Amino acid sequence: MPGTAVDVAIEVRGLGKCYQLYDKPVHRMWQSLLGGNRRFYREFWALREVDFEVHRGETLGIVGRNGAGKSTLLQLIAGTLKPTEGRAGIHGRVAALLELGSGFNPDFTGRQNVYLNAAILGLSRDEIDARIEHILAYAEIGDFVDQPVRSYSTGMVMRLAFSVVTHVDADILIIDEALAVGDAFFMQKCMRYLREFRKRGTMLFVSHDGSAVTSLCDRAIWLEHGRVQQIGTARKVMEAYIEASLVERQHGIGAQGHKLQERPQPSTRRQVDPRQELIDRSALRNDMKIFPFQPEEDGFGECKVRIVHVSICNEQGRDVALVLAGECVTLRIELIADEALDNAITGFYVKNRLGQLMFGDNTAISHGGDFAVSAGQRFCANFQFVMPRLIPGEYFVAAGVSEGTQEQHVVQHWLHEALRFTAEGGSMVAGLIGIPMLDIRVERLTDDA
Ligand SMILES: Nc1ncnc2c1ncn2[C@@H]1O[C@H](COP(=O)(O)OP(=O)(O)OP(=O)(O)O)[C@@H](O)[C@H]1O
Repeated sequence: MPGTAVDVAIEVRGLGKCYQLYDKPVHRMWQSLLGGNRRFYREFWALREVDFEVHRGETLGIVGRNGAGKSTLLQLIAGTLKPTEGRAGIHGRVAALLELGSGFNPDFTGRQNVYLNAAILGLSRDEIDARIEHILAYAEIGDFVDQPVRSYSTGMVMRLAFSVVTHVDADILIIDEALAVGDAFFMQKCMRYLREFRKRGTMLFVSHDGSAVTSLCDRAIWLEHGRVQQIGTARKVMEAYIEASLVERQHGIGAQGHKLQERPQPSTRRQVDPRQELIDRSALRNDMKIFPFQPEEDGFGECKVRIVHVSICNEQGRDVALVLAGECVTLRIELIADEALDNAITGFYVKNRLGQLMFGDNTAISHGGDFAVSAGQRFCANFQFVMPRLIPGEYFVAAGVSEGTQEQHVVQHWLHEALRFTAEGGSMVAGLIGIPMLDIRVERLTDDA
């Protein structure tokens, strides 16, 4: 029964945070000396009259533009900030990833900080002893574990903080997505963890990114100037939020300058969108920079067959480093069989920086469950498609090979991040991918009035 103490993980009632703003430093001194009934400051409510609850097992997203009060809300709930009015109650073991490195002492080493933070988050000394090596390994900071944290890059601090959060058996996670900057590979790892966590725990997730909220969250809150503008299902709230943002942005499209790169060989391009020429000569051109195949992990699977190379090729079959949206390309996955297989199915999908799947395919249908390979054989799978338009940002291609059928198979080799590419420019304002149009026309159905 929602609303009972048992089912409620986070309860926020009439929550507000007010800051006193002084126009000049001296006003602060006057306030403390002469204060009394006189005010030398202006009040600024960063958050006011916020009411909601999060049920156990629910993931709630918080969206809103810069300065809307999202971080303030998280800090009040996590208890790192004191409210001016109202209260925020938490029922469960909470772990928060807020301001970068906020829980770290810069003079302590990574290892010492793990002990400090894990203890604050409720682990006993014995529990930390048992987990410390896992925590440090998960953070992937190598020999830096015994260096003071002040010598870490922001990416390393973030890795260590995230690693602690994932190892403290929290049942409520509070995550500020804006912190997940830096290493895109680690970001993928974080998102995989968060997707797993939401199956068993409660999560509060702040994001600027609407698609992240729709894909990760059950419900969402939209904050505007410190107040709740809307609360409801993630889809409904995001629709309203995006609509409002679009109205605001409609005059800005194409206004910003965009540095054009040299286009690839014209012959490698098959035009499908009638606007392509126009788009390519404008700020709306959407370039994808493809990085070489250098997976950071060995991947997983039985490994009777292994992926040895993944690339994006032009129509001449050559690996390319730059692709334009609308161009016809081939994603090529090369493999080697260490043992014979009755049927190998090779596939891929493209995912964004949050790990959301954009599109993908496999060879199951095209090869009718009949692609046997012998030991020692090399083979490749080619997927030819028209590159869609993509929102600027970082993308990954996951590649995999399985033995069996579409329904029942054993993964032989899977690389979560086989290939990395970035998208720049473009005209996308909403949605995850833009499909190049084959034809666009408007027609008058009646004569002039
Ligand atoms: N210590 C402070 N003193 C005065 N104003 C503050 C203080 N901390 C935050 N604010 C103000 O409170 C408002 C809400 O800030 P908050 O950081 O919560 O917004 P946000 O939605 O998280 O923004 P962003 O998306 O940019 O991180 C902002 O206008 C900010 O300038």
